[in-house]
Amino acid sequence: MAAITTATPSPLHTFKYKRRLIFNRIFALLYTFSLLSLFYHHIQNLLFFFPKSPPFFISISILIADLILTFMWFTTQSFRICPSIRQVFPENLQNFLENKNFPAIDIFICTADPYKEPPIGVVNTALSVMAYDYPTDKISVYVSDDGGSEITLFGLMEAAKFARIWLPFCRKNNVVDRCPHVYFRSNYCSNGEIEKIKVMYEKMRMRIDSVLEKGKVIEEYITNEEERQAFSKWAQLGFTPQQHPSVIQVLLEKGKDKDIEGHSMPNLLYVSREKNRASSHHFKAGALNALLRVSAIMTNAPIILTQDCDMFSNDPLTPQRMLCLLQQDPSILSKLGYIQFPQRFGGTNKGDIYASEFKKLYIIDPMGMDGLKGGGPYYVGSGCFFMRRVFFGGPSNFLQPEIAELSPYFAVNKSVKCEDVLELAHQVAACNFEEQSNWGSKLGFRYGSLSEDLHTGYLLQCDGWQSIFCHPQRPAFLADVPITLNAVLIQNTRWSVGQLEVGFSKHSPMTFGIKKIGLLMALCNSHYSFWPIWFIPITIYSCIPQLALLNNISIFPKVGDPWLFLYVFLFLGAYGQDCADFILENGTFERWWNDQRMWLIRGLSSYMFGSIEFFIKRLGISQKGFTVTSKLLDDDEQSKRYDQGVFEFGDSSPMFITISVAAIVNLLAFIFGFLEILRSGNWDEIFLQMFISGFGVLNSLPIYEAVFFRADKGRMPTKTTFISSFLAGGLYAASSSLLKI
Ligand SMILES: O=c1ccn([C@@H]2O[C@H](COP(=O)(O)OP(=O)(O)O[C@H]3O[C@H](CO)[C@@H](O)[C@H](O)[C@H]3O)[C@@H](O)[C@H]2O)c(=O)[nH]1
Ligand SMILES: [Mn+2]
Repeated sequence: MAAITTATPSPLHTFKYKRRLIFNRIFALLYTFSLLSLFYHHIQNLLFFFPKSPPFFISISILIADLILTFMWFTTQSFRICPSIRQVFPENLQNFLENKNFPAIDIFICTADPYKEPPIGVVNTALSVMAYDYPTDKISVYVSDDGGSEITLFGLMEAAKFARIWLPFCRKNNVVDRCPHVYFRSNYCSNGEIEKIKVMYEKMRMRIDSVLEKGKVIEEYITNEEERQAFSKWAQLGFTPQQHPSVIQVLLEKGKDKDIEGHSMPNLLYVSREKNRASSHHFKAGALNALLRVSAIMTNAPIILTQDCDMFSNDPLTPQRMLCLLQQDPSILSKLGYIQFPQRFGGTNKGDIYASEFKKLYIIDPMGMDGLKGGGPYYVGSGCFFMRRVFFGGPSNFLQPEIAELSPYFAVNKSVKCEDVLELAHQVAACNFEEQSNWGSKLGFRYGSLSEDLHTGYLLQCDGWQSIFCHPQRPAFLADVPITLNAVLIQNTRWSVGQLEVGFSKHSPMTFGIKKIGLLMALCNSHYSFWPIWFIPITIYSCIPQLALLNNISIFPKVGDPWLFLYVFLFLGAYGQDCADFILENGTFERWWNDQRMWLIRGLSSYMFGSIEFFIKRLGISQKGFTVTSKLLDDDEQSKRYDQGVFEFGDSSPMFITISVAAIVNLLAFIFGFLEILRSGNWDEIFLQMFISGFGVLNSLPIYEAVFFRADKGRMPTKTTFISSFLAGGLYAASSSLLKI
């Protein structure tokens, strides 16, 4: 590939640092001095026992909280030191690269459970990527079905048929929404042809949904012998999602299968790797590694796009945007491991009440990492174009896989339907293929963490690979979000376990990482590997100052004391900068407010429960796996409440208890403090505690509403309210007896 710099007259891409970089650095310096003063103040308090010093256990908990907040703040600075922005110009691509020279791409779509991830969603994702503005004979779509379900296979067979009409239609009309579900819900200009295609789509959807409802493929939907044979595998004795042989089905073959206009179709393959109860399957990472091998045997494209089944393509030009970024100086290209597009979400309500957008995680922080020299964003599991070579050792340290056919340098020249190709593909999808091998440790996606994305991206960087973040204005990929608080918290608990598994692994970014990828990149990765420990300061600050207040103990500097300014500056500084970062990235104040609220809520639930789960797992007591997030949106009442921005507490969850306890304690403290001020007129000593409790109360408004004022099904379960009140009372009793000692 030609070396092209960004200085050419019609560039393919540009890169620049954001202007706020200077402000960020000055502010970081100022904040560092303030933090040092804070710890000076802490030490004074602890060592010199001023007559008015708070009780020891309070001082020590606040010190611990502040130390952890400082650690997290410190890691955050690595994202803020070089924030950058890239632009790509696919309209200039033709000047540099002809269509016929575009590299082939293998697209991996993962699904794991037809009942949590409806097959019609998988079908839409597959169709949206098959319809990319890219030479069809260079695209191969592999769907990995960890649910081992004939329903998913049936869905894809239907997709293969519908694609013959859908692909030429999109091409001819230059359709932008190439996900049919999205297109038919949009304001398209209707005409006879479109209506006909819409009817076909609807009929397909109904067939797939009816198969899902019945739980199996019925005779009348099977149209030929090949299909019958494929489904006969499910009739084999003992075929279950957890125990079955590998199933690989070629649904479309490029060059052979044509659309209704006679153009070649892309390859479309269904792959369900072998499963048995005796071997561990490593969840999504295992599925991706099986696909890596199967695709190596069948097409071996140099570029791989990984996709979750609920993340459909929202921009047909995405692969061309990726190609723009591939036209780099050879010295950069030789180390370029992957190009990550952000995960973005279409289904959030106006205020994004559950902060599902994760603007920092998916957009702001990757932009910060993209600016770091020799670094680049982490991998987020979906919407990422990898160079196949990265899965086989570092840039200057090629690791040969066990058979030559798996090597990224092996040229495939046989048809995907060729018998020996299919036979070998089945072999490499078998459970025992990975036994005693480097798969998951040195080859492929890495095992050992439920957040295989963070883990793999980080370890690839440790191997010497760099990455690029591409954040076009039109989202490249879009997904729906979970619409109940419980689903959100369960998802975040799983992430927390996975993140700590990276943080406390032998390859921890704080030890191994610092040596391999440098301080700044290691800090970025540490931030997310130790993410769940936010729970410690959040829990301390949402209980201790309040319990002290309830016991008439003042723990912070009083109004008039210069130390108070320090606290005010630290609070406003951190919150203000977070808010500014959020709003400058096309956020609104309302969304930011909800984002910080969810951070507190997650701190008291997912992060706390995830951390506990991680330690239990470490002790070997439990072996909880990957709970797939439900993508069902068909509870109308829940959807309606979500659209109105109302919290959903309907299903009872132990995580609601901790959140409610904190809400109750804050409310009691605030009311008590208020009455105390009325009674004694003395407010300057408890000002900061009143402020913190008031802030807690403000953040807990949806919880009080769910406890006291709602009658709908999404209200707080009475049992949860009861237990939480009891625990809040217990906490108060414990604190007052402790403080009397
Ligand atoms: O045993 C499994 C479990 C999951 N999956 C797939 O993994 C993907 C992600 O699962 P999901 O339940 O949607 O989890 P999320 O929390 O929404 O996913 C985020 O977090 C995951 C790591 O925890 C990343 O893999 C994802 O890319 C990222 O979007 C889905 O396509 C699943 O089908 C498998 O293929 N096999
Ligand atoms: Mn998901």
